[in-house]
Amino acid sequence: MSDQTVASRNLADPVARRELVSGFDASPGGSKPDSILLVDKITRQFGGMTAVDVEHLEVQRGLITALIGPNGAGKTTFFNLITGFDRPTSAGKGAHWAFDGRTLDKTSASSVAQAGMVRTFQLTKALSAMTVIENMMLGAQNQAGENLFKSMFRGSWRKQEQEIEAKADELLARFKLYEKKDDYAGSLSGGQRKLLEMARALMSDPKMIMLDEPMAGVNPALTQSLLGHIQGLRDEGMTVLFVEHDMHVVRHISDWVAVMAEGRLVAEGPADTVMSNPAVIDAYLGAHHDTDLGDDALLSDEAFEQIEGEVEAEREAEEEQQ
Ligand SMILES: Nc1ncnc2c1ncn2[C@@H]1O[C@H](COP(=O)(O)OP(=O)(O)OP(=O)(O)O)[C@@H](O)[C@H]1O
Repeated sequence: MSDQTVASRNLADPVARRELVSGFDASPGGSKPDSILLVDKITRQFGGMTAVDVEHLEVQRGLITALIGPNGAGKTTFFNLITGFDRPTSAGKGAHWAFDGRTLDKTSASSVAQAGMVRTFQLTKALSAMTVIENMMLGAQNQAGENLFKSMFRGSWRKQEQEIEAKADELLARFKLYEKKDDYAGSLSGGQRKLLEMARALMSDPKMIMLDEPMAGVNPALTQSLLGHIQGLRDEGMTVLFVEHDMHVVRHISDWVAVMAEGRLVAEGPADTVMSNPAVIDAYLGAHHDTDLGDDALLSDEAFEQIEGEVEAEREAEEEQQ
């Protein structure tokens, strides 16, 4: 499949997306027809412990890719490494990664953002003490960068600030936060915070948005709206890479899923295929037994029989006591 063919597909169409991913190489680290992110040989050790050891990973442009894995698998560390917030132990020893054709090996976090790869951040104490609009204006810093500095000298600072604020207003309206513009970010609900984190990241016009647990702490009423926003970004042509623990969410919105366990990439594929992959089930069950992989079909007949047996035994024990 040529890049041209990939580029001409309308990825807002689910049928076109399914057709596209059906042609992907589903082995861990498999190549993609139009990779926006390419990662090679990234390792990160903390003391003697290897937190990340990713040999190769490609992320397809224009799709929603989920990065999943049990607790401690290295997902957040991996996000930190590729966005320049941490440095690989393998830096200078084979580590290489590139975004949209631009090598990022020695790039600072702000340059990574300027290249178009932007991650969301949870609201820190300091950001919570700022208003919603102030948070948005901060999000624009990456975009303006040097230009903002230059414009201050050219005297066009005020005009640029007005443009940025107009953009912030537009995004706040889109995310239904406009009424909250002058409220402290700390006063927002869990779901509204997630919306603000996303809106702030969009201030810098990213090509790829990276979301770390976008659904954590979101009440059911806002879940649907958040999912809709994430899908909407993809439908407009943005690439989305997200880390999420809720497997129902992963199944619902991901076009492609990459799985990490013990620092390594262990599986890739469409959600349904990946979550029935024995290596993935083993990785989760090995880490914690109570994980809901989002599919009741994974419960085997034996498992059902065992549960039924336990319930029956409990009932009998209760009856005996009476
Ligand atoms: N700064 C650090 N110092 C020492 N060890 C660390 C540090 N950061 C992460 N680790 C360790 O690296 C491993 C990977 O952690 P990481 O947070 O990346 O995993 P994760 O997949 O994001 O987990 P979770 O899903 O629980 O957030 C863990 O064993 C963690 O304890």
